[in-house]
Amino acid sequence: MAAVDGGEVDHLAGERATAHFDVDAMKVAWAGSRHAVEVNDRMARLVASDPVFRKDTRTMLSRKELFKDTLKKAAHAWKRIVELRLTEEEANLLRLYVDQPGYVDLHWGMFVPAIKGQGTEEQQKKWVPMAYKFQIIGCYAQTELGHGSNVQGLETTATFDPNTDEFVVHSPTLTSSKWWPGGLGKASTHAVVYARLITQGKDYGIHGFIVQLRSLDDHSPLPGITLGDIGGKFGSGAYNSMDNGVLRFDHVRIPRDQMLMRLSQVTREGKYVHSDVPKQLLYGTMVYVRQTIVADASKALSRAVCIAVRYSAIRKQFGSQAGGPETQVLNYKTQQSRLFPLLASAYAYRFVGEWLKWLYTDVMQKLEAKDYSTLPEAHACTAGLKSVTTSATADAIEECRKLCGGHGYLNSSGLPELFAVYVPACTYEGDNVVLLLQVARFLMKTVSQLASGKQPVGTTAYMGNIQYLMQCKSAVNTAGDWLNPAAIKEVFEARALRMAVNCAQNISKAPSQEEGFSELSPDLLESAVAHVQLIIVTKFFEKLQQDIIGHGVKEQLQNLCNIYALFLLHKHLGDFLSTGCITPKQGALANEQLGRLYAQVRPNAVALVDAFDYTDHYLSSVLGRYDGDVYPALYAEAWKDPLNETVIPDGYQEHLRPLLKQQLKFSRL
Ligand SMILES: CC/C=C\C/C=C\C/C=C\C/C=C\CC/C=C/C(=O)SCCNC(=O)CCNC(=O)[C@H](O)C(C)(C)COP(=O)(O)OP(=O)(O)OC[C@H]1O[C@@H](n2cnc3c(N)ncnc32)[C@H](O)[C@@H]1OP(=O)(O)O
Ligand SMILES: Cc1cc2nc3c(=O)[nH]c(=O)nc-3n(C[C@H](O)[C@H](O)[C@H](O)COP(=O)(O)OP(=O)(O)OC[C@H]3O[C@@H](n4cnc5c(N)ncnc54)[C@H](O)[C@@H]3O)c2cc1C
Repeated sequence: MAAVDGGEVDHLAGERATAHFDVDAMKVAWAGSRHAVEVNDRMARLVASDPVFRKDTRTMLSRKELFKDTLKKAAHAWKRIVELRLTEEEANLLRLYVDQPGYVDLHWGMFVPAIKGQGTEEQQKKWVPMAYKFQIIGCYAQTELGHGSNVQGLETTATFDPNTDEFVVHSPTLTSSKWWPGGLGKASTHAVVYARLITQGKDYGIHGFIVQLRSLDDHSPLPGITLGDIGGKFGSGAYNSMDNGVLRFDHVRIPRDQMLMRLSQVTREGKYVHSDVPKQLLYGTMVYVRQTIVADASKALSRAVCIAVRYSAIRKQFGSQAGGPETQVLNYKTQQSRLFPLLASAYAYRFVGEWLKWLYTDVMQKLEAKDYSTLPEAHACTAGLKSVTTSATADAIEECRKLCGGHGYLNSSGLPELFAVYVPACTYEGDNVVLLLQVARFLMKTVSQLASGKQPVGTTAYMGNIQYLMQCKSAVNTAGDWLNPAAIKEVFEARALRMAVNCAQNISKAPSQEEGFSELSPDLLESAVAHVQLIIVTKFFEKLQQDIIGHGVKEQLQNLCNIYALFLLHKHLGDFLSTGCITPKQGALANEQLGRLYAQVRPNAVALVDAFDYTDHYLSSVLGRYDGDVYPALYAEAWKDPLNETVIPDGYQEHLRPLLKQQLKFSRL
């Protein structure tokens, strides 16, 4: 059943009738299983039907009201989770559909995973049950005023005092103030704090510590701790529901056993002991969250695309001949060429997110068995995919706003808030440029190892085919040839490899590896993007090899996959041409094929966004309503604005009336 929260007439029924595929089966392909469709649907409706979770006036609330509303929603969500005895899967979905960033995201998303990943079994036994029962609320306090990207540059210290068996946590400078952690400002009672571990006079670098921040009796900050919110952020509503915070320590003492000791330990005597594991495992929580951010990208993008597609089918402009109907803006080829690649990207990110989740689980199992060989690839894949999908999604949400014309600029379209809430994903959990440079570093290492005969594996396996890929020429002759997955894969592999090899060759000409890397960094970014795009295209093709059930579903996904790949080829034509992977003629044929694919998507567009199965509550957009009844909703929404509470505005007497009644003493006329 479609996701309508109300409404009698389906203005999009005609659009829905033209679909060439089974929408319910597509919902299963999108969600991953019939069970996933059912549980998503149930949790989304539970939230949509509960008045506490209303959010239609959220952008009009003051910061204080918004924060209090967030606390209320979080507490109510928890109450429902307990009352209904929801499973962890159901609870996570319920929170997702509540759709208001808040301290709970960091509590469940980073604090608990950090303890699980970096705490000993004993520490997990002590802290995780308290966190699971919300007897404590936690956040992830890593970033400081002076350093975010450069984790090794953090300044907070945790100095071991063997006399008392404690660490003394201290903020030695203003720039060492913790700055940004979500949930820290007002809600958290505890934090996982990252600080330089100093023992026996030696600095052992960054380690994690559990620190209590606030009293569990009255919530006041504990002695030696200064806490607050860092202030308002971009946009109305949006991420302002989150209390991103500042934290300073003045020689705060914590017991030794609150150092997270799974990877390394400090003994009672103060001896530092590092287990036989890569020290990068300290960054494990970030790898975990980056992986979830890729899945979130498809969620945010599909949401924006759903709004833009539905509204484009309703909105009409021009084309009226002698009183005849005007043209739906979705019929304009320009609208299609801007919108359908975003629709295809939403599906592409959904499937690559699914794959990344699998990769992450696989790597975790290997780590448990002390096999660390796949760690570098896991880091490169999570960093690269986080970077590429979030940057493209942020741009796409803004493009969807423009695709909705003037009405897209209204808060009631849902798009400004979605953009404002989403765009920091390009920065948090690792600035996207910094992360792409990590991918580039991994690629340069892989290329340098090719010479020694080491066979690359996993997502870099294609590089092993270097002899062929460095000189192959695409055999595409007609536009239709671009529908062959092998033809697409070959040019994406050749482009990625040639760009990486070019960078490696140019770096080798520099006085040092470091200087070369720095000088070439803009090219290295593009090389990393080419590699990541190849991963996304490949994973989409692999998805198509799986058993996909339902009338017409596979055909639609094939079209979307081809659109995604050929759109990238068109957008990055310069890369493909300059590396000699294709000729200008082949580039033009790809574009010709793209146009044909858009025509095939057109009758299916509304049904393809219906398959996301979003409720009107979750979409939170008068333009994206399931029933397409846009104009009455837009009109009604305007009257909810506080400015319309009175006919004569506040300020009229002081500032408008005197102006209008002034006696002109001079005139230019
Ligand atoms: C209306 C809308 C409603 C709802 C929305 C709801 C909610 C919103 C949802 C979610 C919000 C979620 C999250 C927001 C919270 C954000 C939290 C944060 O931001 S936490 C802070 C994150 N900080 C970072 O990411 C910092 C980035 N920096 C780094 O990771 C490192 O400093 C960096 C990797 C850049 C460099 O590290 P460094 O130690 O200096 O290493 P170096 O470059 O020298 O590399 C050494 C060696 O290590 C390898 N390596 C690096 N990192 C990793 C890793 N993670 N895993 C494995 N290996 C790693 C690196 O490749 C290198 O290897 P080689 O020596 O080359 O082999
Ligand atoms: C909404 C939001 C929520 C957050 N939540 C948390 C949280 O819960 N916990 C937490 O600990 N942190 C959190 N953060 C902090 C976040 O992780 C950092 O802001 C992020 O890692 C970027 O670091 P930075 O701010 O130091 O940026 P900077 O590194 O100062 O970036 C500034 C510019 O410098 C460039 N740059 C930096 N280094 C390099 C380089 N080596 N090469 C080339 N260019 C470079 C960047 O690309 C960027 O353009 C949050 C941030 C935001 C915005």
